[in-house]
Amino acid sequence: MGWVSIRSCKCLHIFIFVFYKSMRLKRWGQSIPGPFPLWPFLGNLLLLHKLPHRDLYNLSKTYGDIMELKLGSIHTIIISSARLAKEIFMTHDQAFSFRPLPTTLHYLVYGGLSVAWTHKTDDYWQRLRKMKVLELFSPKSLIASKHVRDEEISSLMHDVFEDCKEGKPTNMRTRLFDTSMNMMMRLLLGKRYFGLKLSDKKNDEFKDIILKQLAIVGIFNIGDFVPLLRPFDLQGLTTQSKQLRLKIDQIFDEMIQDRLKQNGLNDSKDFLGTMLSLPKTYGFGDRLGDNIIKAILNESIQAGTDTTACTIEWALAELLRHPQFAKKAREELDDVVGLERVVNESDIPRLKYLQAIVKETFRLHPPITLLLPRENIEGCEVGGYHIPPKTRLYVNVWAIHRDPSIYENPLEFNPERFVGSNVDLKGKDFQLLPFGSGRRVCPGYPFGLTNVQMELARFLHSFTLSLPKGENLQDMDMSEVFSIITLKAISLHVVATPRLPLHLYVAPQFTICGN
Ligand code: HEM
Repeated sequence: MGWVSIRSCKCLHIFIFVFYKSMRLKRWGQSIPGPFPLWPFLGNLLLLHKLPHRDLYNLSKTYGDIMELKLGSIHTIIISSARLAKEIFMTHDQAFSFRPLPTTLHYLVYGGLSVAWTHKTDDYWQRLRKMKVLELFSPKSLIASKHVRDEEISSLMHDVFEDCKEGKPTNMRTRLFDTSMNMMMRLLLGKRYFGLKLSDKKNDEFKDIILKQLAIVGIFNIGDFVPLLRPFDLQGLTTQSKQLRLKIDQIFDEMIQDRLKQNGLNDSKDFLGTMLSLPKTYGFGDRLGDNIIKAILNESIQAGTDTTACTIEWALAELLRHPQFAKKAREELDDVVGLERVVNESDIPRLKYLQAIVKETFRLHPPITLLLPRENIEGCEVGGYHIPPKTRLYVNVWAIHRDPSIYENPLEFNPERFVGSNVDLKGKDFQLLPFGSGRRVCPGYPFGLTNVQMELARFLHSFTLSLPKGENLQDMDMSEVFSIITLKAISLHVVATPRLPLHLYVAPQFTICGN
């Protein structure tokens, strides 16, 4: 009896193997290496756990730098080498320009009306992206918004100084997050909302909604991969995002109406004012639709805040563990800036060591480990394999950044590797892609990078940093949590000691209301 069951079991396996092979061959031409999609409906989904970028990195060691996975019903390829990333972004960028929209985001970005989540790189996407780039991130716009960055970073330094005066460690996560949020809010809506001394009901409600949506946007929704399960909303994500959308709608509608009632829209210096007053310039007729405005506002909040804050938190954590690099960065700062003034954005080009630290942080801790998902509109050939249309693509930059054939001792934090190197972060050096590459490369790159460099420079120049009493560097937790942004699992707390004259820590006079 036992033998019969073993024999029938073997037959079943052979049958499944032949069936599967023939399916793959039929679908893929020459089949792409990848693990066997064992489970009906789920395929390879169970191979991915809490940190999918690490699971995929480990799988790539067995299956190679291009591998096929069946994630639920979705045929997916994972790219894990700079060589194939280059092929994708240089040769097949147009083919892979489609952006699949997760269900949660469907509600939060109005069915994909924003730059990041518009499916196609069509005329609509181009005009929207152009408006965003020119009005927020062009060199001219960056100069115009410099005072916002300067004031917010000075406010951050002041708050850390106050923590130090009160003898308490600073919770870096909260401080950095509030700073990023306030910068973004001022650019978009001309107002500060986070970390304010005085509480205000409307502000608090807005903040609460933003925090709630940031908490759910990156959660992997099983219904997106297994359509059979979608109606059950097992994780409650669809329900939550629908509820949040209603609240967001209400708040943004009120903001838009208030702004329309005001005279002199053209004088509004924020992005909401621009979107309401300049639609013709970007080919949107007399009035940009409210849903488009709301989608753009919400996307910018999602994309432009945690990304920056989490990178600075990782950088500070690494520098605490490697004080020799922090020391070198301070020596450079003292040399270039001196001790009688604070760092200015114009100092950055001369702060080469600081730039190397930032690159090394982006290498080891890219905030968006798998980039944003893409799909190919048309069939193409990658790495010698035929890829049929509608194949999902993830580029595992976390894995590429750890490739030992490119980086010596890739798991070590060592900024020296970038000293004197020409590799930059613009998406043309395929071994370092924290902002992505190709036509869907991050448009917020100049703003995000400047903020990371400036906040880090100001921290290192203004303070020496140590861990709170009772904590030691050996035990410092460097684990991650995966979401749309991969954050440090345990937020960093530090004790900061000032190293500049005291008048350089005074609170700034904000040039807007809400402080
Ligand atoms: C440290 C800061 C940042 C990092 C590391 C980062 C990273 C990324 C990455 C990896 C992508 C996907 C690129 C691809 O698919 O190839 C992306 C796209 C995008 N990012 Fe950023 N980002 C940052 C800051 C910002 C800021 C400040 C904004 C603006 C408010 C922004 C807005 C966007 C948008 C709109 C897209 C979608 C572009 C498109 O699909 O056309 N990002 N970002």
